[in-house]
Amino acid sequence: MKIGFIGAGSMGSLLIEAFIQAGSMLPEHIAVSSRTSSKVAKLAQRFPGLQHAASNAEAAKDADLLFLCVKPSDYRAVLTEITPELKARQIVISITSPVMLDQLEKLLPCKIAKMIPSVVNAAGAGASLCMWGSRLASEDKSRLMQLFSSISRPVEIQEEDVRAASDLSSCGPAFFAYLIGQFVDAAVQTAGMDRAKADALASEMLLGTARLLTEHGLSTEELQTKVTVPGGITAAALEVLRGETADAFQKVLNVTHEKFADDIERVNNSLFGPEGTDSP
Ligand SMILES: NC(=O)C1=CN([C@@H]2O[C@H](COP(=O)(O)OP(=O)(O)OC[C@H]3O[C@@H](n4cnc5c(N)ncnc54)[C@H](O)[C@@H]3O)[C@@H](O)[C@H]2O)C=CC1
Ligand SMILES: O=C(O)[C@@H]1CCC=N1
Repeated sequence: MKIGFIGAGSMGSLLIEAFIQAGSMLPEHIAVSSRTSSKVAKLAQRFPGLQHAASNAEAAKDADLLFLCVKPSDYRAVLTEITPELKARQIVISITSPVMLDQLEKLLPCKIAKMIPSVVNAAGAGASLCMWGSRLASEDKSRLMQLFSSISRPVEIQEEDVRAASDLSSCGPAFFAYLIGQFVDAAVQTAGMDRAKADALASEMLLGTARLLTEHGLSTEELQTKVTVPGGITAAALEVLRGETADAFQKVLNVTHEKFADDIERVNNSLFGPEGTDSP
Protein backbone atom coordinates (compact mmCIF):
# COMPACT_ATOMS: atom_id res chain seq x y z
CA MET A 1 0.00 0.00 0.00
CA LYS A 2 1.34 3.44 -0.92
CA ILE A 3 -0.51 6.73 -0.47
CA GLY A 4 1.01 9.81 -2.08
CA PHE A 5 0.35 13.42 -1.11
CA ILE A 6 1.50 16.33 -3.28
CA GLY A 7 1.35 19.62 -1.35
CA ALA A 8 1.92 19.72 2.40
CA GLY A 9 0.28 23.09 3.03
CA SER A 10 -2.72 23.74 5.21
CA MET A 11 -5.02 21.02 3.77
CA GLY A 12 -2.40 18.44 2.79
CA SER A 13 -0.92 18.46 6.30
CA LEU A 14 -4.36 18.54 7.91
CA LEU A 15 -5.54 15.48 5.94
CA ILE A 16 -2.36 13.51 6.63
CA GLU A 17 -2.60 14.25 10.34
CA ALA A 18 -6.34 13.53 10.52
CA PHE A 19 -6.09 10.18 8.66
CA ILE A 20 -3.15 9.06 10.81
CA GLN A 21 -4.85 10.12 14.07
CA ALA A 22 -8.03 8.30 12.96
CA GLY A 23 -5.97 5.14 12.32
CA SER A 24 -7.12 4.95 8.69
CA MET A 25 -3.59 5.53 7.32
CA LEU A 26 -0.22 4.35 8.62
CA PRO A 27 2.70 6.82 8.39
CA GLU A 28 4.87 4.17 6.69
CA HIS A 29 2.35 3.94 3.83
CA ILE A 30 2.51 7.69 3.14
CA ALA A 31 4.93 9.49 0.79
CA VAL A 32 4.74 13.30 0.64
CA SER A 33 6.25 15.87 -1.71
CA SER A 34 5.84 19.61 -1.51
CA ARG A 35 7.48 22.71 -2.95
CA THR A 36 8.44 23.78 0.58
CA SER A 37 10.36 20.78 1.82
CA SER A 38 10.49 22.01 5.45
CA LYS A 39 6.75 21.30 5.71
CA VAL A 40 7.30 17.67 4.71
CA ALA A 41 10.30 17.42 7.07
CA LYS A 42 8.03 18.57 9.93
CA LEU A 43 5.47 15.85 9.09
CA ALA A 44 8.20 13.19 8.83
CA GLN A 45 9.53 14.21 12.23
CA ARG A 46 6.06 14.13 13.78
CA PHE A 47 5.08 10.81 12.19
CA PRO A 48 8.08 8.46 12.07
CA GLY A 49 7.94 6.22 9.01
CA LEU A 50 6.31 8.86 6.76
CA GLN A 51 8.45 9.20 3.65
CA HIS A 52 9.72 12.50 2.25
CA ALA A 53 9.45 12.01 -1.53
CA ALA A 54 12.21 13.77 -3.44
CA SER A 55 9.84 14.89 -6.21
CA ASN A 56 6.18 14.93 -7.19
CA ALA A 57 6.94 12.12 -9.66
CA GLU A 58 8.32 10.02 -6.80
CA ALA A 59 5.22 10.64 -4.65
CA ALA A 60 3.03 9.59 -7.60
CA LYS A 61 4.99 6.50 -8.66
CA ASP A 62 3.11 3.31 -7.71
CA ALA A 63 0.77 5.18 -5.32
CA ASP A 64 -2.56 3.37 -4.89
CA LEU A 65 -4.09 6.71 -3.88
CA LEU A 66 -2.54 10.06 -4.82
CA PHE A 67 -3.87 13.24 -3.20
CA LEU A 68 -3.32 16.54 -5.04
CA CYS A 69 -3.34 19.22 -2.33
CA VAL A 70 -2.04 22.21 -4.29
CA LYS A 71 -3.83 25.35 -5.45
CA PRO A 72 -5.56 25.39 -8.86
CA SER A 73 -2.79 27.56 -10.35
CA ASP A 74 -0.20 24.87 -9.49
CA TYR A 75 -2.04 22.01 -11.24
CA ARG A 76 -0.40 22.42 -14.63
CA ALA A 77 3.14 22.08 -13.23
CA VAL A 78 2.18 19.14 -11.02
CA LEU A 79 0.28 17.27 -13.76
CA THR A 80 3.23 17.64 -16.15
CA GLU A 81 5.52 16.02 -13.60
CA ILE A 82 3.26 13.14 -12.56
CA THR A 83 1.59 12.08 -15.83
CA PRO A 84 4.44 9.79 -16.98
CA GLU A 85 4.29 7.91 -13.65
CA LEU A 86 0.55 7.20 -13.60
CA LYS A 87 -1.12 3.92 -14.58
CA ALA A 88 -4.77 3.03 -15.15
CA ARG A 89 -5.29 1.29 -11.77
CA GLN A 90 -4.17 4.31 -9.67
CA ILE A 91 -6.64 6.76 -8.11
CA VAL A 92 -5.87 10.50 -8.10
CA ILE A 93 -7.90 12.54 -5.61
CA SER A 94 -8.15 16.27 -6.25
CA ILE A 95 -9.30 18.44 -3.34
CA THR A 96 -9.97 21.70 -5.14
CA SER A 97 -13.27 22.86 -6.61
CA PRO A 98 -12.38 24.68 -9.88
CA VAL A 99 -10.40 21.80 -11.38
CA MET A 100 -12.97 19.62 -13.12
CA LEU A 101 -13.15 15.84 -13.24
CA ASP A 102 -13.34 15.76 -17.03
CA GLN A 103 -10.24 18.00 -17.32
CA LEU A 104 -8.27 15.60 -15.13
CA GLU A 105 -9.59 12.59 -17.05
CA LYS A 106 -8.42 14.20 -20.31
CA LEU A 107 -4.95 14.77 -18.95
CA LEU A 108 -4.27 11.77 -16.70
CA PRO A 109 -4.40 8.08 -17.65
CA CYS A 110 -5.80 6.93 -14.29
CA LYS A 111 -8.95 6.99 -12.14
CA ILE A 112 -10.04 10.38 -10.77
CA ALA A 113 -12.06 11.49 -7.75
CA LYS A 114 -12.74 14.97 -6.45
CA MET A 115 -13.14 15.15 -2.68
CA ILE A 116 -13.46 18.55 -1.00
CA PRO A 117 -12.51 18.42 2.68
CA SER A 118 -13.05 21.05 5.36
CA VAL A 119 -10.82 22.34 8.14
CA VAL A 120 -13.36 20.95 10.61
CA ASN A 121 -12.29 17.45 9.48
CA ALA A 122 -9.28 18.06 11.78
CA ALA A 123 -11.76 17.63 14.63
CA GLY A 124 -13.21 14.46 13.02
CA ALA A 125 -16.31 16.51 12.21
CA GLY A 126 -18.03 18.14 9.25
CA ALA A 127 -18.65 16.84 5.78
CA SER A 128 -16.38 15.94 2.89
CA LEU A 129 -17.82 16.36 -0.60
CA CYS A 130 -17.44 13.39 -2.98
CA MET A 131 -17.58 13.59 -6.77
CA TRP A 132 -16.67 10.67 -8.99
CA GLY A 133 -14.85 10.43 -12.30
CA SER A 134 -16.18 7.99 -14.89
CA ARG A 135 -13.35 5.44 -14.49
CA LEU A 136 -13.93 4.68 -10.82
CA ALA A 137 -15.41 1.26 -10.05
CA SER A 138 -18.01 1.01 -7.29
CA GLU A 139 -15.35 -0.61 -5.00
CA ASP A 140 -13.14 2.46 -5.53
CA LYS A 141 -15.98 4.76 -4.49
CA SER A 142 -16.74 2.63 -1.42
CA ARG A 143 -13.06 2.61 -0.48
CA LEU A 144 -12.85 6.42 -0.68
CA MET A 145 -16.13 6.87 1.21
CA GLN A 146 -14.85 4.56 3.93
CA LEU A 147 -11.52 6.38 4.14
CA PHE A 148 -13.15 9.80 4.43
CA SER A 149 -15.74 8.52 6.92
CA SER A 150 -12.85 8.07 9.38
CA ILE A 151 -12.48 11.88 9.59
CA SER A 152 -15.81 13.28 8.34
CA ARG A 153 -19.26 12.59 6.99
CA PRO A 154 -18.76 11.95 3.27
CA VAL A 155 -21.58 13.35 1.14
CA GLU A 156 -21.91 12.57 -2.57
CA ILE A 157 -22.78 15.63 -4.65
CA GLN A 158 -23.10 16.51 -8.33
CA GLU A 159 -20.10 18.42 -9.61
CA GLU A 160 -22.33 21.33 -10.73
CA ASP A 161 -23.24 21.90 -7.06
CA VAL A 162 -19.64 21.98 -5.89
CA ARG A 163 -19.40 25.74 -5.35
CA ALA A 164 -22.48 26.16 -3.16
CA ALA A 165 -21.66 22.90 -1.33
CA SER A 166 -18.05 24.02 -0.70
CA ASP A 167 -19.32 27.40 0.50
CA LEU A 168 -21.43 25.67 3.13
CA SER A 169 -19.00 22.94 4.08
CA SER A 170 -15.49 24.33 3.57
CA CYS A 171 -15.79 28.13 3.56
CA GLY A 172 -18.48 27.98 6.27
CA PRO A 173 -16.06 27.53 9.19
CA ALA A 174 -14.38 30.83 8.25
CA PHE A 175 -17.73 32.61 7.90
CA PHE A 176 -19.00 31.38 11.26
CA ALA A 177 -15.66 31.99 13.02
CA TYR A 178 -15.94 35.59 11.78
CA LEU A 179 -19.53 35.94 13.01
CA ILE A 180 -18.64 34.44 16.40
CA GLY A 181 -15.73 36.90 16.63
CA GLN A 182 -18.12 39.81 15.98
CA PHE A 183 -20.55 38.45 18.58
CA VAL A 184 -17.79 38.16 21.19
CA ASP A 185 -16.45 41.66 20.38
CA ALA A 186 -19.92 43.07 21.00
CA ALA A 187 -20.24 41.25 24.34
CA VAL A 188 -16.83 42.53 25.42
CA GLN A 189 -17.57 46.09 24.32
CA THR A 190 -21.12 46.28 25.70
CA ALA A 191 -20.61 44.61 29.04
CA GLY A 192 -16.84 44.77 29.53
CA MET A 193 -16.86 40.98 29.73
CA ASP A 194 -13.65 39.03 30.02
CA ARG A 195 -12.74 38.05 26.41
CA ALA A 196 -11.58 34.52 27.20
CA LYS A 197 -14.81 33.81 29.04
CA ALA A 198 -16.91 35.31 26.21
CA ASP A 199 -14.95 33.22 23.66
CA ALA A 200 -15.60 30.06 25.66
CA LEU A 201 -19.33 30.79 26.01
CA ALA A 202 -19.77 31.55 22.33
CA SER A 203 -17.80 28.47 21.21
CA GLU A 204 -19.71 26.14 23.53
CA MET A 205 -22.95 27.67 22.26
CA LEU A 206 -21.91 27.03 18.64
CA LEU A 207 -21.02 23.41 19.40
CA GLY A 208 -24.34 22.85 21.21
CA THR A 209 -26.28 24.50 18.39
CA ALA A 210 -24.57 22.23 15.86
CA ARG A 211 -25.39 19.16 17.94
CA LEU A 212 -29.08 20.11 18.18
CA LEU A 213 -29.19 20.61 14.40
CA THR A 214 -27.39 17.32 13.64
CA GLU A 215 -27.77 14.72 16.41
CA HIS A 216 -31.16 15.96 17.65
CA GLY A 217 -32.53 16.64 14.16
CA LEU A 218 -33.93 20.11 14.94
CA SER A 219 -34.51 22.43 11.98
CA THR A 220 -33.10 25.95 12.11
CA GLU A 221 -36.68 27.30 12.46
CA GLU A 222 -37.50 24.90 15.32
CA LEU A 223 -34.35 25.93 17.11
CA GLN A 224 -35.21 29.64 16.83
CA THR A 225 -38.75 28.95 18.09
CA LYS A 226 -37.43 27.02 21.09
CA VAL A 227 -35.31 29.99 22.21
CA THR A 228 -37.73 32.76 21.32
CA VAL A 229 -40.35 33.59 23.93
CA PRO A 230 -42.98 35.76 22.18
CA GLY A 231 -42.38 39.38 23.09
CA GLY A 232 -39.11 38.49 24.83
CA ILE A 233 -35.51 39.58 24.46
CA THR A 234 -34.46 37.06 21.79
CA ALA A 235 -37.49 37.99 19.64
CA ALA A 236 -36.52 41.67 19.71
CA ALA A 237 -32.86 40.87 19.01
CA LEU A 238 -33.71 38.47 16.14
CA GLU A 239 -35.74 41.24 14.48
CA VAL A 240 -32.59 43.39 14.45
CA LEU A 241 -30.44 40.52 13.20
CA ARG A 242 -32.88 39.67 10.37
CA GLY A 243 -32.87 43.30 9.26
CA GLU A 244 -29.09 43.61 9.37
CA THR A 245 -28.29 40.33 7.59
CA ALA A 246 -31.27 39.88 5.26
CA ASP A 247 -29.26 39.41 2.05
CA ALA A 248 -25.77 39.01 3.52
CA PHE A 249 -25.34 35.34 2.59
CA GLN A 250 -26.90 35.87 -0.85
CA LYS A 251 -24.18 38.47 -1.47
CA VAL A 252 -21.54 36.11 -0.07
CA LEU A 253 -22.61 33.34 -2.46
CA ASN A 254 -22.75 35.76 -5.37
CA VAL A 255 -19.10 36.60 -4.73
CA THR A 256 -17.97 32.98 -4.35
CA HIS A 257 -19.74 32.05 -7.59
CA GLU A 258 -18.21 34.99 -9.50
CA LYS A 259 -14.74 34.15 -8.23
CA PHE A 260 -15.34 30.47 -9.03
CA ALA A 261 -16.24 31.31 -12.65
CA ASP A 262 -12.97 33.29 -12.97
CA ASP A 263 -10.98 30.44 -11.40
CA ILE A 264 -12.52 27.91 -13.80
CA GLU A 265 -11.52 30.03 -16.77
CA ARG A 266 -8.00 30.53 -15.41
CA VAL A 267 -7.57 26.80 -14.74
CA ASN A 268 -8.86 25.91 -18.19
CA ASN A 269 -6.44 28.37 -19.80
CA SER A 270 -3.53 27.09 -17.77
CA LEU A 271 -4.31 23.44 -18.56
CA PHE A 272 -5.38 23.69 -22.21
CA GLY A 273 -4.33 27.17 -23.38
CA PRO A 274 -6.71 30.05 -24.25
CA GLU A 275 -7.96 28.15 -27.30
CA GLY A 276 -8.44 24.96 -25.31
CA THR A 277 -5.91 23.06 -27.43
CA ASP A 278 -2.57 22.84 -25.57
CA SER A 279 -1.78 19.95 -23.30
CA PRO A 280 0.50 20.45 -20.30
N1 LIG B 1 -8.06 25.67 3.15
C1 LIG B 1 -9.24 25.04 3.12
O1 LIG B 1 -10.08 25.14 4.03
C2 LIG B 1 -9.58 24.16 1.97
C3 LIG B 1 -8.78 24.14 0.84
N2 LIG B 1 -9.09 23.34 -0.20
C4 LIG B 1 -8.27 23.35 -1.41
O2 LIG B 1 -7.03 22.74 -1.12
C5 LIG B 1 -6.02 23.28 -1.98
C6 LIG B 1 -4.80 23.59 -1.16
O3 LIG B 1 -5.17 24.60 -0.23
P1 LIG B 1 -4.32 24.92 1.06
O4 LIG B 1 -3.74 23.66 1.62
O5 LIG B 1 -5.16 25.78 1.91
O6 LIG B 1 -3.13 25.78 0.37
P2 LIG B 1 -1.65 25.97 0.88
O7 LIG B 1 -1.08 27.11 0.12
O8 LIG B 1 -1.60 26.00 2.37
O9 LIG B 1 -0.92 24.62 0.41
C7 LIG B 1 -0.55 24.35 -0.90
C8 LIG B 1 0.80 23.64 -0.84
O10 LIG B 1 1.15 23.21 -2.15
C9 LIG B 1 2.55 23.33 -2.29
N3 LIG B 1 2.87 23.41 -3.72
C10 LIG B 1 2.62 24.43 -4.58
N4 LIG B 1 3.08 24.13 -5.82
C11 LIG B 1 3.61 22.88 -5.73
C12 LIG B 1 4.23 22.03 -6.67
N5 LIG B 1 4.39 22.40 -7.95
N6 LIG B 1 4.64 20.83 -6.24
C13 LIG B 1 4.48 20.44 -4.95
N7 LIG B 1 3.90 21.22 -4.01
C14 LIG B 1 3.47 22.42 -4.41
C15 LIG B 1 2.90 24.61 -1.55
O11 LIG B 1 4.27 24.63 -1.16
C16 LIG B 1 1.95 24.53 -0.36
O12 LIG B 1 2.58 23.92 0.75
C17 LIG B 1 -6.63 24.51 -2.66
O13 LIG B 1 -6.90 24.22 -3.99
C18 LIG B 1 -7.91 24.77 -1.89
O14 LIG B 1 -8.93 25.25 -2.71
C19 LIG B 1 -10.15 22.48 -0.16
C20 LIG B 1 -10.96 22.45 0.94
C21 LIG B 1 -10.76 23.31 2.08
O1 LIG C 1 -11.74 24.41 -3.36
C1 LIG C 1 -12.49 25.05 -2.65
O2 LIG C 1 -13.46 25.60 -3.07
C2 LIG C 1 -12.18 25.11 -1.21
C3 LIG C 1 -13.23 25.55 -0.29
C4 LIG C 1 -12.52 26.37 0.72
C5 LIG C 1 -11.27 26.65 0.11
N1 LIG C 1 -11.09 25.99 -0.95
